Amino acid sequence: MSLSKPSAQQRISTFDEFVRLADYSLMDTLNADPDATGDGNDHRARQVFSGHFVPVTPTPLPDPEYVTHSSTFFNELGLSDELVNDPKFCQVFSGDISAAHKPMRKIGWAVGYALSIYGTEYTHQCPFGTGNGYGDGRAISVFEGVFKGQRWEMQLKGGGTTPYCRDADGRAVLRSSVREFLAQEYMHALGVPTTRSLTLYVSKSETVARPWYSQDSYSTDPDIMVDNPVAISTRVAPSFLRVGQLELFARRVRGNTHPRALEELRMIVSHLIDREYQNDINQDLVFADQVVELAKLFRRRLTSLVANWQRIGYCQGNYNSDNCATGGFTLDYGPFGFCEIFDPGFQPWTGGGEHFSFFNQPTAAEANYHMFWTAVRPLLAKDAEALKQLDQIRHGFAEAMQKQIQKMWAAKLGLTDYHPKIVQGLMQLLTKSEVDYTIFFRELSHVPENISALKKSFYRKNSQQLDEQWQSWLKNWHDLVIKGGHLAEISAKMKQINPKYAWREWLIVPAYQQATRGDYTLVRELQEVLSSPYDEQSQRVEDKYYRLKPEAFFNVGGVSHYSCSS
Ligand SMILES: Nc1ncnc2c1ncn2[C@@H]1O[C@H](COP(=O)(O)OP(=O)(O)OP(=O)(O)O)[C@@H](O)[C@H]1O
Ligand SMILES: [Mg+2]
Repeated sequence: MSLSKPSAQQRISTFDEFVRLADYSLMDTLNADPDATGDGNDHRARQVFSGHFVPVTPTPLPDPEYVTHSSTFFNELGLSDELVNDPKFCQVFSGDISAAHKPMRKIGWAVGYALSIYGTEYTHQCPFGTGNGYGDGRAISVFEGVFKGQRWEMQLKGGGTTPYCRDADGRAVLRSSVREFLAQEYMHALGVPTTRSLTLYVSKSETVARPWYSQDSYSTDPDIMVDNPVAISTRVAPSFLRVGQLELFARRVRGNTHPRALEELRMIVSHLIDREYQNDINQDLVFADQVVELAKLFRRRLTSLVANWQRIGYCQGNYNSDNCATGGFTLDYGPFGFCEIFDPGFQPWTGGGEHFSFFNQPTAAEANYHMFWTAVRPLLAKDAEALKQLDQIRHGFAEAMQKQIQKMWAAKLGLTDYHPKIVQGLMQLLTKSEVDYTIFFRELSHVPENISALKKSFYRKNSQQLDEQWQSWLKNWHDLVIKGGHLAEISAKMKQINPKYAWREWLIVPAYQQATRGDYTLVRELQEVLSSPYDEQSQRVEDKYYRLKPEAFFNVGGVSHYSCSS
């Protein structure tokens, strides 16, 4: 019997059809850790000295239960929703890949990476103090394949321990998995590049304890240990290559730790170009020139990404180099949050500090870009001209970032050009008043002439003086907008840039709490609402979701801030 690949029109509805799309570029072109057991049963924390990946199998969830999948993303991949009814599909994506069959493999992989925080290299996070134990501790890729001409990697998060687990349990709890699952698809719906969500399963019998907050606690740090069911969410991306990963190989070159170090660095960078920049970089160019192109394109993607984050109120929270995807998309929804009351210093993660706060993300991104630049430099050591170009690209980061931010502000305000006075004036007023970031810009998208139209976005009544300042700013802005063309068109455009529906943590909390009790209604409702954030949606949805944060949730642990994200 010949196993032909399903045609473009056909939707894949069985696991047997699904596996036929398997195509393993990473495992087939990069180096496996020579010390790995090879059978995938390599689950204990240990040092990894060389190679690009460790073959490892996930640890299945006991008594798995289906929570949800992303219908939107299934559709993009050409998968039918029926696929989730196939027991073998459920088995694999809840962590038991023994059901895999050719051409899919019964083995997955985890990768090592290095860590830099805000441009400073760290090794002490690794239990061995060497950096050789740091990498995917609970993320295991299990599939790589080509769907409708596009290559995707599928990775289980919370799929059990790997050699990089640093003696932790390799698990993710349902709470963080629901958040990551919903956030990825919300980000995509907002038009912001991101890892995607495929499926979410929970165990009906295994729980792990994590530090968390008691009900209505105002504590900064968690004040109790809470048992939460373990879950596996599968996230999907063209690759999961991180800046920290390039750094790991570059550090090995610098330390001359083994004879293949420079070659392994070259291989991983070449693999990155292939996985993330194939359509943009001509791979017939000499390698040094490809690296220069890569630096240019990554800078463009990264600066645009961070401008988008500011546009929609997102704070990554922990923008280390190991959470910075070299494909230029959002990765690792752990300590993230979305700003409700506008605050440039917004940072929901208590461990994150000011340097990773909302408006400091351009600088944090530059620090990550700096580490990327440092990591690829050794590859150009013999090509002075290419090196010079690479250095110029690095030095142009701040200017490129600023341009993207200005472009974003102009678009957010419905203007054709950036007007520094308008934006600065607005920033001052937003900071002086207490304004809901999403509601404000959505109401502004109606292009009102009077400040009263914006009142529903204010948390407090303004003084008369402040109202007058607002009115004067609004008039100046309005005068500029009308110069730009047809108001109805400008308003429609602004509504495609300023979402109506925000991620409001106090509306997410009940969903994961309910899910913990086995009821997934709210999770699915949120999936629905957050999949069309720019649409008006029904009155019922508007009444429930287009609202200021209630007073009762201010400063509450687990809602307004959190210190544990796993
Ligand atoms: N429960 C756990 N067991 C094993 N390793 C863990 C666990 N929690 C976190 N880690 C590892 O600790 C490191 C830092 O954690 P962080 O919260 O940034 O990552 P994460 O959310 O697990 O991963 P990712 O960046 O893959 O989304 C990561 O390398 C991660 O794999
Ligand atoms: Mg991480």
